[in-house]
Amino acid sequence: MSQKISLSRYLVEQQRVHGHIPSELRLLLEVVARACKSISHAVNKGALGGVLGSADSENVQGEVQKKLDIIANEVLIEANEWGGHLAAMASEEMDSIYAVPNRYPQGEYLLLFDPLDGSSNIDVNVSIGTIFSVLKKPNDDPRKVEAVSEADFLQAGKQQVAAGYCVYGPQTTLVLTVGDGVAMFTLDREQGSFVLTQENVRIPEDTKEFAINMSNMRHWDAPVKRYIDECLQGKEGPRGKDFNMRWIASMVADVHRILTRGGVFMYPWDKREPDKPGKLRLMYEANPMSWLVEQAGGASTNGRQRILDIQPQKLHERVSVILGSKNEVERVTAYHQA
Ligand SMILES: O=P(O)(O)OC[C@H]1O[C@](O)(COP(=O)(O)O)[C@@H](O)[C@@H]1O
Ligand SMILES: [Mg+2]
Ligand SMILES: [Mg+2]
Repeated sequence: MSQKISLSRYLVEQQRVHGHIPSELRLLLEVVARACKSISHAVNKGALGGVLGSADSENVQGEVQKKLDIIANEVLIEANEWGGHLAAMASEEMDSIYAVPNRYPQGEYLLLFDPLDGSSNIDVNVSIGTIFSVLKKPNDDPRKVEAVSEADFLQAGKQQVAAGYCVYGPQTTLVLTVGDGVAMFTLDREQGSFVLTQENVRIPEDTKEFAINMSNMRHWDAPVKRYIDECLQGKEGPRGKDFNMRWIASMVADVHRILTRGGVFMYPWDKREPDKPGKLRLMYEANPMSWLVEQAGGASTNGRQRILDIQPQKLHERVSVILGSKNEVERVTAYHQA
């Protein structure tokens, strides 16, 4: 790429040249990107900035919060509450929705986020990230300021109008879709801006790499056991090829690898908590990642159906996730139907 294209310019082109997004959504995404930049600075300071360690509190899902979970959540809320185009926000770290203060006309978008993904990696200096998803507030009538409710958020992932993540690793990279493929932007710290570094991201349809937390093997269901067992048999088994394994324990980093070189990522239902459909969150993790993966030519299911078709019943709903290279995801999904 000879000429540097900033995220702002890319978004302006998506709005004016391609007509893919309205100006309100463009501005909203710029605010989210600014918030990610400031989270990236906090992550980089680490122990020097006093951001490591636990916060002595629990979130709505009963998970112990890290200081950075809370800081990242506050940064996103503060940046967006006066952004002008949001009606409300929902976060993995908040019990219920956060309606932005009433104004006229009311904002038409809903923003959902996992402010800090991969919390167990914060203190050990391994890649972490922020995942976000944007929905339109249903039945919006700009002349009417009406209360936003949790029910407004309960839309299937296929209704998303933008989705992305920012991974804080050796580089800080923001990955975005507005329904026109996937683009990656790397933070240029000297310029202070995100610069387009890859467009039309494509996930290879086949792969020899899987990502799953193997320590849970004894708790898995038969189709997942069968798939992994066949991978582990390598060249001598039914797949006729050797597989490699990676598990970073930050979904953002695992998905980033898959968008970069292919692979299949799984966090399936398991017997430890049989009443929970899975560990990952549908609205803050699975939906945005599934849309990105599909936009890059991959696939994403819960083993039985396309994740983007799931009608959520509650804000903090969990889901089983199988995503990445198309042919592998279709194989695992077929094993669930066999
Ligand atoms: O520690 P485990 O069970 O392998 O789980 C790892 C998974 O949990 C998560 O960290 C959950 O995200 P949070 O850190 O936002 O709670 C995923 O990013 C990751 O894929
Ligand atoms: Mg997460
Ligand atoms: Mg989180």
